[in-house]
Amino acid sequence: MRYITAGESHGPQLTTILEGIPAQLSLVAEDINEELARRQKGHGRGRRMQIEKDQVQILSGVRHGKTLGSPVTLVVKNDDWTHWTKVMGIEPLESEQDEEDIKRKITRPRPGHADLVGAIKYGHRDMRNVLERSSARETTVRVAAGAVAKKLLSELGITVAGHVLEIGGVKAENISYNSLEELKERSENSPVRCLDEAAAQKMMAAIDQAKEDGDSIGGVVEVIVDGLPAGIGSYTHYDLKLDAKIAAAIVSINAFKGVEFGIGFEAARRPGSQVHDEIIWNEEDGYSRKTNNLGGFEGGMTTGMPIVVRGVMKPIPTLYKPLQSVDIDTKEVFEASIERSDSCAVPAASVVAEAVVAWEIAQAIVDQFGKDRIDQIKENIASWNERARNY
Ligand SMILES: Cc1cc2nc3c(=O)[nH]c(=O)nc-3n(C[C@H](O)[C@H](O)[C@H](O)COP(=O)(O)O)c2cc1C
Ligand SMILES: C=C(O[C@@H]1CC(C(=O)O)=C[C@@H](OP(=O)(O)O)[C@H]1O)C(=O)O
Repeated sequence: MRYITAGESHGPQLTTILEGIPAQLSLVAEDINEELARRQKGHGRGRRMQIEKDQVQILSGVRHGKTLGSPVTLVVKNDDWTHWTKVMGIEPLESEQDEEDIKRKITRPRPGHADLVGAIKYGHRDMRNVLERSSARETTVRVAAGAVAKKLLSELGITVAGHVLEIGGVKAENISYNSLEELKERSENSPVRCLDEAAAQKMMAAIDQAKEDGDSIGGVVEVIVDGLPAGIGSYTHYDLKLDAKIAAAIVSINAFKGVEFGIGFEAARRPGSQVHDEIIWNEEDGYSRKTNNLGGFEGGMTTGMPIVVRGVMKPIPTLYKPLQSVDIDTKEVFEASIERSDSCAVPAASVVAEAVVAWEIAQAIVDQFGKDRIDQIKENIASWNERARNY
């Protein structure tokens, strides 16, 4: 399975083409729209999210609600496009009047965004040519792709769920849950996707304060995947290690700067006896572990325990509060470039994190258990699990 995305933030639409989705998977637009709506929510989002009502169009690869095995094309229109038809026009500008009509060039890079380095790299004098594609608007179609992966995984009894652990230094303390279904419901009902209601209130206050101060804040999200067979991925080559692929996918999300599995960086401070997960076996369940400190991975392969992966998101770069930068035309120092912006997008990013993790796992499963049909994958996993249980 692979996918490509295309589209600018204020262009007409975002597109993704998914190749290698097995045939016979039930798929309707609503499966994807639910995930798109989840990504749009969350305290701290800016005005753009009031303009957009993300809805997918499935344009190929599905017939009468089932995948065909052929490439699946998904499109999400940008409702904001109607305000940008001139600025984002495809045709060359014809006259100076046209140039007058479109907005001023962007020559003042925002520290922390892709503006300056992207302009130097691609030779753009108008940094709109960078920000249009570096914008996290692109995560819309990554969530659409992830929704298809999640649908595939749910057919195989695999659940993916995410939530927010920390925003602006406020940490969730009480995050115990009995099942992933409960986790999903509780995070869905929280305006910041946090299981600890008291912490959620403090997180919202921190977001409001950051907004009032013209500042922004980041945080930490967690994704859990349950129902996995042991042995997905491989230790035999660096680019077959599934934990490495998931780490890359998390850090590929705009503004994500770090990743950890299980107890993560805490492992540096504990002796091995308090890190490695002791192995147990019984007739009914086969092999299992007493703990899950390593977050579901050994040797780049799933252990059969839930995958627990966290990612850290830095604060949003666009600030109303002045930060020093340099105008690339005049080389004059200036302070602050004011654009409409989110003040915190950590809750939305947790939905993106679920999507990218779901994609990597679905891809690894298809690689290992069969690429053609969903029923074949199911059969192969059932016999694999049986063999692993008695191994
Ligand atoms: C869901 C989401 C929403 C975001 N919204 C904004 C925003 O409104 N303004 C902004 O400057 N950056 C926003 N970002 C972050 C930038 O896209 C990101 O910092 C930029 O692409 C530079 O990439 P890097 O931070 O990974 O180096 C958002 C990120 C995510 C995941
Ligand atoms: C559009 C989305 O996020 C955008 C991500 C983003 C950025 O710089 O990453 C900047 C903002 O765009 P705009 O300047 O149009 O307000 C966000 O709204 C979205 O998440 O769908």
